[in-house]
Amino acid sequence: MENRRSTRIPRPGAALKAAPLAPLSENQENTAPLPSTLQRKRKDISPAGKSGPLAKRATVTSTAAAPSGRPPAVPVPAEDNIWEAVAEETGWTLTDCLSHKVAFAKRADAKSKVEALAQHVKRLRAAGWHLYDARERAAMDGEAMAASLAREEAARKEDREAHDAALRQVQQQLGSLGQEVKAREAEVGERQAEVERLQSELTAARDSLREAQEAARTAAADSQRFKEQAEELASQQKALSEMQQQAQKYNAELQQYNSKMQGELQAANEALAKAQADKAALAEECAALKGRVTALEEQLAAVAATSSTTEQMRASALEDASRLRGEIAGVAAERNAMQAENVRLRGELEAAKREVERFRDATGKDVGALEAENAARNHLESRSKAQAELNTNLHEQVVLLREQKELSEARAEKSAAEVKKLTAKVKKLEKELAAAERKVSEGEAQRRRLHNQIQELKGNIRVFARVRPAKDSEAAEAAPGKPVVGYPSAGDLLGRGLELRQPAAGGGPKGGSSSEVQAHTFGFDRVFAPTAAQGEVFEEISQLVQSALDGYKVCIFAYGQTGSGKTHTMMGSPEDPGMIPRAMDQVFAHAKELAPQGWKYEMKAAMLEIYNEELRDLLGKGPPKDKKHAVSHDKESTSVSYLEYFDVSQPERVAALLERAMKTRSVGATAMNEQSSRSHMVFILAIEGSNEGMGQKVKGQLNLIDLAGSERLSRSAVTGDRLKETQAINKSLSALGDVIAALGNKEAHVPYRNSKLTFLLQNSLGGYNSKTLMFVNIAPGAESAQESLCSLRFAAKVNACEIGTAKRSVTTGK
Ligand SMILES: Nc1ncnc2c1ncn2[C@@H]1O[C@H](COP(=O)(O)OP(=O)(O)OP(=O)(O)O)[C@@H](O)[C@H]1O
Repeated sequence: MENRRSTRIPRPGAALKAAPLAPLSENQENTAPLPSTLQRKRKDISPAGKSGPLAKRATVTSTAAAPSGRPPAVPVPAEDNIWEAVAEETGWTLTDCLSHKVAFAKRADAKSKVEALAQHVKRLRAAGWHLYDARERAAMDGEAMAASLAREEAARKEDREAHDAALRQVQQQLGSLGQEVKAREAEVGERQAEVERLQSELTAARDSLREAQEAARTAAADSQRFKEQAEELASQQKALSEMQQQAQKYNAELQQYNSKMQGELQAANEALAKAQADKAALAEECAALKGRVTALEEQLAAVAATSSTTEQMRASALEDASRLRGEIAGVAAERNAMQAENVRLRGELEAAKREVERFRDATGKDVGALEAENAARNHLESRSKAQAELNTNLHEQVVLLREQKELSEARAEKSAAEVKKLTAKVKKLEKELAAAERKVSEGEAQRRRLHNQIQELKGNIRVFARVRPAKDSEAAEAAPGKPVVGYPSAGDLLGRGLELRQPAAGGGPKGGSSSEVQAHTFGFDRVFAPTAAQGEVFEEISQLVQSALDGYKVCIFAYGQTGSGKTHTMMGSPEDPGMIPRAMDQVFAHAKELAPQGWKYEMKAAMLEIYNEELRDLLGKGPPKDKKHAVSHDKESTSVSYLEYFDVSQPERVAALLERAMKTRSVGATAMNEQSSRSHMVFILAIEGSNEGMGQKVKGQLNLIDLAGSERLSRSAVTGDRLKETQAINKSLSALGDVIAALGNKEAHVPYRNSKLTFLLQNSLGGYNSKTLMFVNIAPGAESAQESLCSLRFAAKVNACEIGTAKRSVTTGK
């Protein structure tokens, strides 16, 4: 029977429809109702049933023949032999009657003794008849029951055959679905490899784009710097050119003035030289004439001194004298002429001097001034020379600057060409980047589609089993050499199968030496042995976690008896974090990966616990006095009044929040666990993503739940408040089972309101965009085998449920 139910029950879930989920408390397990038909039968054959058909028949038909094979007919008792009358009269039970000893009074006479004895004999006969009648009824009922059981067995056989046929068909379907899933997974793998390749290409392209942009930026900065230098040089050059022009103009003016002055000076010098030469010639002539006059006067004096000596000589001297006089007159005339000439020359000299004076007046300068002019001219010339030198220097500088400018322009041109080239390269890379990003987006969209197809094929509710390592105090063997938990590897149970071995009644390691065990095999979506690390477990749920970013409501909860490892699985420890911290890390990492594609995410987290059917905020202040948290739903979302949400856009905040929540959560010690969680803890991460480029908005939610441990009241032996606590836990877990069963059976009414837990998770469990995963945690000890069996049966039923096809919550358009 277990073997048949344990293999994965087909999605159409015919079996499930027939049987609502069994509640998990021992009470319910121990008081399993009989089939209604049997209950009815039991009522009919009640020995005390006064109105039973046989009783009636017995009073009416006094001589009914016994059916063949029965004891011979017995006389029908008289009316007063009827036991009911006796019982009514005496108030005795049959045993009272049979064990009654007749006692007589000391002085009783024989008659009264006989009457008393007769009375008792009558009562004994009535009892005898009653017993006979009961035996008859029991025989008939036994036959009827046997026939009914045979009918039921036949019907059950038919059911079983039909079910086996359906199972075979479903197994075939499962086989082909499995292949399809494998093919899809392979396709997803390829796509992911493609996406990874594209992403690495994208990264490389981005790197080279960054480098190119860096180079372009440097080149542009250089170019800008050169341009600025060139502009500065150009303005310097312009100023210098202007200065040079002014200097040249001034120089030309000076040169003009200089040459004019030189011309005038030369003319004056020439006139002066001529006048001085004339003056010198006149002075020489004058001196020569004076010498001749002196020589003649000396000759005259010599002649006059010698008069006595010869008249002839005197005559001749007179003749000579007259001739000399003539000559002197001639010389005097000549001298006069020369004097006149001299006067004239003097006049001319005076005129020349006057001319010079006039010239001086005209020029306003005398010779000294001319010399000063000359000196000034020389100074000007030297300045002009210096200016010319400066000009030359400036010219050289200008040439240098021109060269520099040309160099800068050439470099700027080169840089501009490089910038142009780089811009073209950047544009090309941007195009490639855009194409790569488009491809990545397409790849991402396809990944989402395929991922969700796979999820749909796998069903929106999935079950993973996880067995924790055995503790020293636990007996991990059901019988010598037979561990309590085994992992079948045959067929498709590899990695998915779990066999629970229970010691047979009276046997087992603590119950005696028997090696008899009872084995129950189950199949789930995945089974994790004690050696499985947290990371390995998370890998299996990571895709589901990712769905929350794609706009789904994802609900992951851990179910199992107290101490089976739920908190370890969901929360873990700082050294070995569980699913909640890992899910947060993945959500943040994936949000970061999607950022280059234009996705922006806002994330808010809240944590609450449900303790004794009351909600409590584990992070916030809680409601004001006299108020309580209340859960309400609209079409898509659930809200809890007074529940505080915290912004967790910074991943570092999450660890602190989780730590705070764990400190606030209600815990206590149970017989099975020192630190037992006495409440259901719900971690809610609300995610809102938007992509302006694509005009899309998504709204997802991640609910991660560490349920309180189920526990058998008899085993935990609790009383008082702890009993109330345990009853509340069991009641809400049972309500969770009912909700999942109703969803699986597609019932019109789903009893969400039966517990706070199911009411809170209404949208996440049965919403149109929800995906659910359940961990069933198992303790491997032989002492826990019975609870483990209950948990596994519950999980197998959950696994058989099919809850719609989830749709993600996306809005498009701006
Ligand atoms: N996979 C595992 N590897 C190592 N230790 C584990 C594992 N699972 C559980 N444990 C240890 O077992 C003990 C009980 O586990 P845990 O508290 O998680 O159980 P629980 O199901 O949450 O119990 P409760 O319902 O009472 O809160 C803890 O000490 C935990 O560290």
